[in-house]
Amino acid sequence: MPTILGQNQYGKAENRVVRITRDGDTHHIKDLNVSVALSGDMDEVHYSGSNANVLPTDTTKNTVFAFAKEHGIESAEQFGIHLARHFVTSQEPIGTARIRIEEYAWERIATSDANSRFIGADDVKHSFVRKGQETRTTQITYDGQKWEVVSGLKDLTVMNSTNSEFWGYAKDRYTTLKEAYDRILATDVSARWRYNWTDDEERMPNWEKSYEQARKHMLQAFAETYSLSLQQTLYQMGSRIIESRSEIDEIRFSLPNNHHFLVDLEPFGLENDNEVYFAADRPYGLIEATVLRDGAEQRIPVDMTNL
Ligand SMILES: O=c1[nH]c(=O)c2[nH]c(=O)[nH]c2[nH]1
Repeated sequence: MPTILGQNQYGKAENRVVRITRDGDTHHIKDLNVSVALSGDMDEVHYSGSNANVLPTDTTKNTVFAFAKEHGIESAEQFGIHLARHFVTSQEPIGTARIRIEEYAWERIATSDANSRFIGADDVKHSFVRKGQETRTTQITYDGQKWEVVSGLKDLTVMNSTNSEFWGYAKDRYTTLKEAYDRILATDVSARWRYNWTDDEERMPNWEKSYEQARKHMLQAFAETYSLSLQQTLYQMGSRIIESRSEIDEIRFSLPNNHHFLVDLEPFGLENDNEVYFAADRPYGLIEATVLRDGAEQRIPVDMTNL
């Protein structure tokens, strides 16, 4: 034979596992991207197509999700060690397992004092914002007389691990979605808001403060809304900004619904009590709308939020 097989490995890459641990009302998130690569006595599958030594990549994926349930995720290292040991010790032909893990960090959203008096401080315990800075944006237009300032942000990733439902929707012969009474609600916020300041240079808004406050109100509304749909949450986020910031008259959102599907662990004899999720990246629902101060004109273009 003029050719021989060199180094080879196989496995399932980028298993997006989200593990929620409930400590009473306080939820903890572990959000990982786990890639499995196995190698060993795999000559035959390459040379002849015999799969006798091949543990399916599908099984390696299932193992990641099942281990998240059975053993929890204390740390990425502990989780990776556990997986690697499992593959090498349980499958004779597998000599080496390489587990790569990316971990995405989340911080808790602090809710507003005013609201936590009504709903109780407990409600802050399941709302998170992804660590790392969002991108702040602005667009200034000046025609020699009037100014138009539209500012905003993109890639502000947030998650509620409970207090989200979706049911009672229209159904047709293609509808298979199951009604959800306790789901994860997660999105990457893109928002643009228009300032009502047009000309008086003496009474210019404090742009830095306005940004900080708009961001804060948006996050708090996300955390404090008991959501029946992402559309409803969007409207609450927008109206909270309009109500608390007199310098802003219009805000437009583009919110992907970052779906988290409950993993079926029943084939492995495991119950999944809203603990282990598969974080899908596409396709995603895309919910977009403008929220206006009553009487204000709608001027932010429909597709501006994606720029
Ligand atoms: O909040 C939601 N809004 C929808 O319009 C929708 N559609 C869907 O399939 N899931 C969801 N979730």
